[in-house]
Amino acid sequence: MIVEDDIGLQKQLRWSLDQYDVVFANDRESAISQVRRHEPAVVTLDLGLPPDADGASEGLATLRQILEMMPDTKVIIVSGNSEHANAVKAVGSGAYDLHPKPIDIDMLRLVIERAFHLHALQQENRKLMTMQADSPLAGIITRDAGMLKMCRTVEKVASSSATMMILGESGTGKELIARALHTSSRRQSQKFVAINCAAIPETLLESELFGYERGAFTGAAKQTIGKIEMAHKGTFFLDEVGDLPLSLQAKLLRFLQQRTIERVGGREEIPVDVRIVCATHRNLKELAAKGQFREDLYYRLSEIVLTLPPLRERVGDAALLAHHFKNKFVRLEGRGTLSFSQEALDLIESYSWPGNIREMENCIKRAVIMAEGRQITPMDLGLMECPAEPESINLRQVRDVAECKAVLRALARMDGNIAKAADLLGVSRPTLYDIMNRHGIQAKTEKPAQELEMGLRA
Ligand SMILES: Nc1ncnc2c1ncn2[C@@H]1O[C@H](COP(=O)(O)OP(=O)(O)OP(=O)(O)O)[C@@H](O)[C@H]1O
Repeated sequence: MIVEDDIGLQKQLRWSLDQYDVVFANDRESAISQVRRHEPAVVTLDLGLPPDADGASEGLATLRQILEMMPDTKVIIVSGNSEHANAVKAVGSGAYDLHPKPIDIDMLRLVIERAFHLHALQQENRKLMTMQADSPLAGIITRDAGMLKMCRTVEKVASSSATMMILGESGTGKELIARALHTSSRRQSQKFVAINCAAIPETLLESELFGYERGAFTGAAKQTIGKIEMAHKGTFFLDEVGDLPLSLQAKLLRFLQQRTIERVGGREEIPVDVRIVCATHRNLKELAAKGQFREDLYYRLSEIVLTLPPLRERVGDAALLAHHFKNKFVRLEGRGTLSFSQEALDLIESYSWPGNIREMENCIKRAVIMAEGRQITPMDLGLMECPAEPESINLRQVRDVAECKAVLRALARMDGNIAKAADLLGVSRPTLYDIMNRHGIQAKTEKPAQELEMGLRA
C-alpha cells in the first residue's frame, strides 16, 4: 500500500512498482480502510498527510494505527530532509525502515523487496508455530469437520481401556491416530509398541507377537519376549490386522479373553496389561463373511471403531497439509522461502490423492527438492491424474455445496485470512461473513490459530 497525498508521485510509484499489486491511500482515513480491506504486507508512508501536510502528526498517527491492527506489516517511511527527525521517531515507534525524498526508485524497490522477504519469513514462522498449536491432537493437521470430530472422540476414549479399531485407506494416518491415542491416555509414560502383520512372514509372526522360550525351535538360543509383552502397561498397535493368519487369530482371541500370553515353547501363563489398538485398510466384515477373519475376534477388536476419511473427502485439508509439509521440508532441506504457485495449489486441491497423506508428504518433499525458483509449480509436483468431476444433483444443492466448498477452500488457502479469502472469492467481507453464517462455517478470530476450525453444522 502506498500512502501518499501527492497524486503525481502516486502515479510515478504505480508505474515503477508494477510487479506488485499496489493499493493507494491519500490520508489517514483511507489508509486505515485500505489496511482493513487488503491487509498489505508492506506500506510506504508519507509522513506529511492532510490535514497536517506540513507536519508529521497525521503520518505518525497513521503508522500507530496500522501497527496496532497489523503488527507484522512492514511500514517504510518516505520523507523529505526536513522531516528527518520525525522519520527517525517513526522508526523508533515500529516503522520498518526509512527512505529519503526525492525517491530513488531502485533503492526503494530494494527496500520493498527486503521488507516483503522479511514479512514472508515471519508469516511462515508464525504459521509453523500455530500449526502445532492448531492441532487438535499432537501431530495431526486438519480443519475438516469430520476429522475434528474424530479427534474429539479420540480424546474422549483415550482414558478408557476399550480396544479400538481404526479403519481407513492406506496413508490416511491410522498409525498417527493410534499414537495420538496413546499419548492422550494415562499409559503415555509407558511404551507404544507397533507391529505390522502384513510385513512379517507368517512363520515369524507368532514368535514376534508372543515371544519364545530358549530351545523352542532351532536357533532359539535365548528366551525372547514378544511385542505384546514388551508393551506391558502401555499400548500395543496391531497394524494390518486383516492380514493376521487364522491360526494366530485364535491365539490373539485367547489373549483378549484371558489377558495372559504363553510364549512359544513355554507353559507359563504370563499376565499382560496392554491397551490394544488395531488398524486395517481391508474390509473385515467382508473377510469374515468369506471365512478369512474370525467374526468373534472382529467383535472383540472393535469395541470402538474409528473410520478415517480419505484425504479427498476432507474439505480444505489438501492445501493445509501441503503448506504444512512444504514448511517441514523447506526447513529440513535448508531451502529459502518457497511458496506454491496458484496453479500448483489448484492442482493440489483438485487431485484425488489415492495414496492419501503419505502420497502428499512424498509429493511435497519431491517438489521442495525439485523447485528451481521461489515457487513450486505443477511440474514440480509430478502429479498426473486429472481431477474428477463431482456428481450433479438438484441445482440448488449443487450451488450450495459448491459455494460452501469454495469458501472453505478460499479460507484454507488464505490460512483463514477473511479479507484475502473474500478477495479471492470476489466478494466483499460482509458478504463472505453472510455466506459463512449461512453454512455454519466458523471463524474464531479470538484465537487466530484456530480461527479456522471451520465446521459444517449440517
Ligand atoms: N492429519 C495428518 N497430519 C499430519 N501428518 C499426517 C496426518 N495424517 C497422516 N500423516 C502422515 O502421513 C504419513 C502416513 O500416515 P500413517 O502411517 O499414520 O498412515 P496409515 O493409515 O497408518 O498408513 P498404512 O495403512 O499404509 O499403514 C505419516 O508420515 C504421517 O505422519
